[in-house]
Amino acid sequence: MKLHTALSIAGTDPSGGAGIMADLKSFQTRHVYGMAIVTSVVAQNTTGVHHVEHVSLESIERQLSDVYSDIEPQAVKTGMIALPEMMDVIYPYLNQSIPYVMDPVMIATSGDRLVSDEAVNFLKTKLIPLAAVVTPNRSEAEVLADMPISGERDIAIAAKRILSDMGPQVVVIKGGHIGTGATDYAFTKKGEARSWTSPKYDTIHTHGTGCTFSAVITAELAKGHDVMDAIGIAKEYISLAIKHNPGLGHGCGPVNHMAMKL
Ligand SMILES: Nc1ncnc2c1ncn2[C@@H]1O[C@H](COP(=O)(O)OP(=O)(O)O)[C@@H](O)[C@H]1O
Ligand SMILES: Cc1ncc(COP(=O)(O)OP(=O)(O)O)c(N)n1
Repeated sequence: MKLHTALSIAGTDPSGGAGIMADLKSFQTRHVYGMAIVTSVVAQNTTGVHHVEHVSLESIERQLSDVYSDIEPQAVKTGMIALPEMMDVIYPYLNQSIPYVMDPVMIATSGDRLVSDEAVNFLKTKLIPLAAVVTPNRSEAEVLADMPISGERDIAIAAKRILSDMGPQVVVIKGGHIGTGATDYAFTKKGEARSWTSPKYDTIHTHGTGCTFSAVITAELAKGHDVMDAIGIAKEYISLAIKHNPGLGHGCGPVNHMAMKL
């Protein structure tokens, strides 16, 4: 049986809700063969981030080389890349022939900062320009576009700034923290705009929603889906995953990666 392949380059979450663990679960439940390169080992759970240890640059390079020399991914996503030196190592492996989904992870829902200021500059100037899709949430879009965002008008202005200043093919501004609904907005370099709305669930169990959403987009791109179709599938997946969350942990719990049938 032939399987499509996808790679996540990100940090860990031993409690299984976010980071690489969420990415691999999302790839698996979309029937895509998942691979993973660890950038930082993060001690975190549903109550927050408690310790971070970065993997050495040599180890990141060796992991990348072992994957790319053996099983080439059909799509790749990056999540937490804490330091610009790590980005330097990863950058040569990203190229526009393999669809690249950049989740510009900066701060966890718990409020804990996950990447340095210098890394944010690197991702703006080097990584985002290579991306097929970049998926900021509200606060990430505010940092990237350098403006406050409070409604649909701001979202469109911020997205256009990100497209013109940083040059990704598509930007999706996720609406989990904007307004009273759960609407995500995509804008393309070619000038198309589209949005997806789901019910907004009244729950604190949204740990790892951003990782999961971008991982599903990556899985669908690995299968050869068009970007807009991939975003639509990711939206349905995350909506069901939140709705059927398992209520685990003592804080903001994880979503249910098995909620959507293939
Ligand atoms: N309470 C909610 N109900 C339904 N969908 C949600 C809810 N919170 C977030 N989402 C969806 O989850 C995805 C991740 O969004 P968001 O929470 O904004 O990102 P992040 O996890 O990066 O902060 C988006 O598709 C968003 O619309
Ligand atoms: C290792 C790691 N990467 C990313 C995040 C942030 O995940 P996200 O999907 O944005 O969900 P929240 O944690 O913000 O709920 C993370 N926590 N850990």
